[in-house]
Amino acid sequence: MVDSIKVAVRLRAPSKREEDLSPIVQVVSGNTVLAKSVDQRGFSRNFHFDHCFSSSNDPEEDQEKLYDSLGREYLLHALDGYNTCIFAYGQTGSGKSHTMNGQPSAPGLIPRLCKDLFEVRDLLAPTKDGITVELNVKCSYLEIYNEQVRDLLAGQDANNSISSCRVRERLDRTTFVEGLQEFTVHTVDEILDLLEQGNEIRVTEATHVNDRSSRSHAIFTIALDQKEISPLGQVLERKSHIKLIDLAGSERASASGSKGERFKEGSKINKSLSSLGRVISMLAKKNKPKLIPYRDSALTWVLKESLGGNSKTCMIACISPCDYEETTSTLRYATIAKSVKTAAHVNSYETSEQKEQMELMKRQLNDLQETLSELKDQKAIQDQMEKIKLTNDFLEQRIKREREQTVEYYDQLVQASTERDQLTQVLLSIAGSIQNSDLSDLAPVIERLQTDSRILGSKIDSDLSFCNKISGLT
Ligand SMILES: Nc1ncnc2c1ncn2[C@@H]1O[C@H](COP(=O)(O)OP(=O)(O)OP(=O)(O)O)[C@@H](O)[C@H]1O
Repeated sequence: MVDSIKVAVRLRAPSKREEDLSPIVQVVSGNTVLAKSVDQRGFSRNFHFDHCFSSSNDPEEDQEKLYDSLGREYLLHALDGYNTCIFAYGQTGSGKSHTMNGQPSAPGLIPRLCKDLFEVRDLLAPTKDGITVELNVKCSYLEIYNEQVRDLLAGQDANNSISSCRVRERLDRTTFVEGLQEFTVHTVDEILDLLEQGNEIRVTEATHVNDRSSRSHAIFTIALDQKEISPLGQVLERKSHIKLIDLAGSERASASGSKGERFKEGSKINKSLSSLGRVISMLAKKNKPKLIPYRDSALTWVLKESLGGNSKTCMIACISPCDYEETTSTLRYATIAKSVKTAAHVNSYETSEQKEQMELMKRQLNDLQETLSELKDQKAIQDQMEKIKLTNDFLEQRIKREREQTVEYYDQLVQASTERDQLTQVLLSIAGSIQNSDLSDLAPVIERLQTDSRILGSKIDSDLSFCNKISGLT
């Protein structure tokens, strides 16, 4: 998804030092800032952004408004699986640390986001479809001081020095900080303790402009690892991170009164911010050059992905009300940043666990199909057996019936045979009497009767022997 860097401007109220100065900039609507010219010609210019925030008398309410309008949106993007980045940019003393960290009485965007994150985590009960969501949170905290990347959570050695790390490039051209420690956190208190621990170590000094000026760029990263587990055990994994960055402020040595070590720090800060400006200008071009000078500073090298790659990024340009040069420079810079495009995408992965689950399910499906076809075969055999049994029953009934009929027929035949024998005797005696008398006219009739009786007799005999054979009564 092609995204533009979202740009918000935050104007702080005049400080005590600025009480006698007249403001040259004002927020005229939710997305417009008016910068008044300070020269004789009196030209004013409107700058338009995604959000513009002014300051009220209630810092806590202002902080909440800023978080609700911006911070939560980027937390939700991260929970959706997008890498996100919010960085506060602006001149020294313009309110970057106030915006990102704030104070206990008016917490800034980072502590609010951490609190919100754990509140959301606690709400991740299984959904109605039985999907369980596991959210693991890790965090790391680094600063870039004098072009050195230092782990703010690694602790200090005996000489109070902080371990430094190298920025490396992966094969896919993204960069990472080698050796940076990541801590798994389970509660909002744990993550806020680590934030506090890092803030205490981070280099800050008093300057003419700011009593507690950050002398380093600080990057607090929250890594989210979410697993959605379906009731069947399928796992969908989403990995994302939220980079929350409080940049050191650009400064004019004359205004900040920097000398010695402070001057050296200031020039390193300005150098890395110039390099950030150059990268942003190049990325904002319609025909952006193939070679973007990310390697020019540790800051741009660490932020390579957040500025021009896979990230939804937001810049909060902090401005002071009375410094025309610095404020208009920040507004111009912010205007250029609006044109920078990034290519954020959801970082979801088919985990190997899920692949294994899929394989297992495929195997189970095959087994089930085989069992089903076996059952089908058994059913066919059963059906066949049933048919055979029915046929058998039918045949048995028929045989029984035929046997009964045969016995009945046999009895009739036996009786007929007896009657035949008796009749034959009668006929023979009649025939004898007739031969002795002269009833020769009856001779053919008698002969025919004798023949019929023989034919009938032999039929009865053959039927009897057939009956005996089939009924087994012999
Ligand atoms: N919006 C604001 N409302 C109230 N106070 C603010 C606001 N912005 C900044 N301040 C106050 O102004 C002072 C300077 O702010 P902050 O330290 O945040 O500036 P900074 O941009 O981080 O400066 P540096 O770059 O020097 O670190 C602090 O005392 C801070 O509390």
